This record gives sequence, C-alpha cells and structure tokens, in this order.
Amino acid sequence: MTYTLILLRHGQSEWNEKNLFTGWYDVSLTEKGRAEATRGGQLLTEAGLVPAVLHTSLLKRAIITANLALESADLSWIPVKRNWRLNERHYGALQGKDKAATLAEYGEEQFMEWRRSYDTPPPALNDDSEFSQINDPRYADLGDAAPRTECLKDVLDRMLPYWENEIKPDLVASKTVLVTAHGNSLRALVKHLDGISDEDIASLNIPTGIPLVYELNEDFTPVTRGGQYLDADAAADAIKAVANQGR
Ligand SMILES: O=C(O)[C@@H](CO)OP(=O)(O)O
Repeated sequence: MTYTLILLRHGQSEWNEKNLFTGWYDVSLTEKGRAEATRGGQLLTEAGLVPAVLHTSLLKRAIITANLALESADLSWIPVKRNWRLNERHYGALQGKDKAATLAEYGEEQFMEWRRSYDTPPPALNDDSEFSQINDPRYADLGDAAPRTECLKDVLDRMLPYWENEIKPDLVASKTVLVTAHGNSLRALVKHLDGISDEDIASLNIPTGIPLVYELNEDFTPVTRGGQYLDADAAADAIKAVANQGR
C-alpha cells in the first residue's frame, strides 16, 4: 500500500515574469501562469490521479493555480485547507527587488547565499515597507511571531508541523493529496521527503505549474527518490530557467 502526494508549484506569477523577489507579497498569475495551471490539471487527469483533498498556502498565486488545475480536472468540489505554513519563504528586505539588479549590486556569491543557502536569511524587512505583510489581517494570529525574513531552514521548521499534523493524516485517510504551494516551501518539503543534505538542496529547483508526484511508503519514505514530474521534458527546461533567474 502506498500514498500518493502531488506537489504543484503555482503557475508563472506577475512577479516571476518581472523577475522580482516575491516571498509573502501577494501577486496574481500571468496568462501564461493560468495556462500552466490548467495544463497541470489536465496532466493529473491524463495520469488518472484524483486528489481527495487540497492543501494550499494563503497566497493567491497558489490558490488560483489550484482552482484552475482542479477545474480542468473537474474536481473543483474537493475539500480545501489553507495555511500560512505552506507560504513561500518570506524574502525579507529582498521582497520587491529586481533579481538581476540584486545580482549586479551584490555579486554572485551573496546573491546565491540569499537565494539558495540553507540557513542564511536575507536582511529583515522593515515593518513600514510597502512590501511588508505585518498588518495583513490574514496573519493577525501570528502576532509577534510573524516573520520579517526567512531562510530555507526557517521554512522547514514552520512547514514540518503542518506536514505532520495536517497533510500526513489526510494521506492516511484519503490516500491521494494535492499540495499547491511555492518554489521554496516545496523545496523544504522535498528536502524532508528525500533526505537531501543542507548543501545539496541549494541546487534543487522546482518549476512552475508541473505536478510532481510522490508515491510514499507507509512510513512516508518515497518509493522513488525525487518523485516523478508528469511532464518530465517540460520540467527539465523549466528547472533550468528557475536556476538561471537573475542572469
Ligand atoms: O521570489 C520568490 O519568492 C522565489 C520564487 O519565485 O524566488 P527564488 O526562486 O529566487 O527563491
């Protein structure tokens, strides 16, 4: 007996297109991103996958992606749980900044440390920044614990309780679960599932809009390490594009 976990990064967002650090800033999808999401749902149908429950972040690029994918799979009705713990990494003072300009200003080493190191967060974002979420009512319950920046380790630490307490029980109960989230929150989950080292996770990138399917054993270890993208050729190209952002 295995469980089926489907991970879906949101389709191209307006700030992916503009090459801006996004984090918790709530931007919508581009037309291309909407088409990717719809195609993601078609890929689920073609693979015969029928998720019984959806988990999303609180950010509309993930929510709209899930809605479009489920609509094209004729599964708009399935139950949904949303939680900030699946949000993108909070990108601190980089939120709203151009990736190419940041690379040019700070150089390759600093740029990659902020983007992909496991435990070095970017500088914190000021609460009075136009890119801050500190007064956003959807995070009111977090109070002082609301992040002003996060590294991948911080994301893993806040995502894991949700994995343990919400997603795992749904896998046990319903066998097939869809998680629609973000580049870095999904990198954190994949690191955990595949047991990827703090060093090696730096080179792992997740493409937009292509379902990544994990068959999990009863102890939640992957049957196949790395899972399987439903469109492997498209995923390979898109992974390179994410890795090269800013260049
Ligand atoms: O800007 C962001 O929030 C993320 C995802 O788009 O970017 P990166 O891939 O550089 O971590």
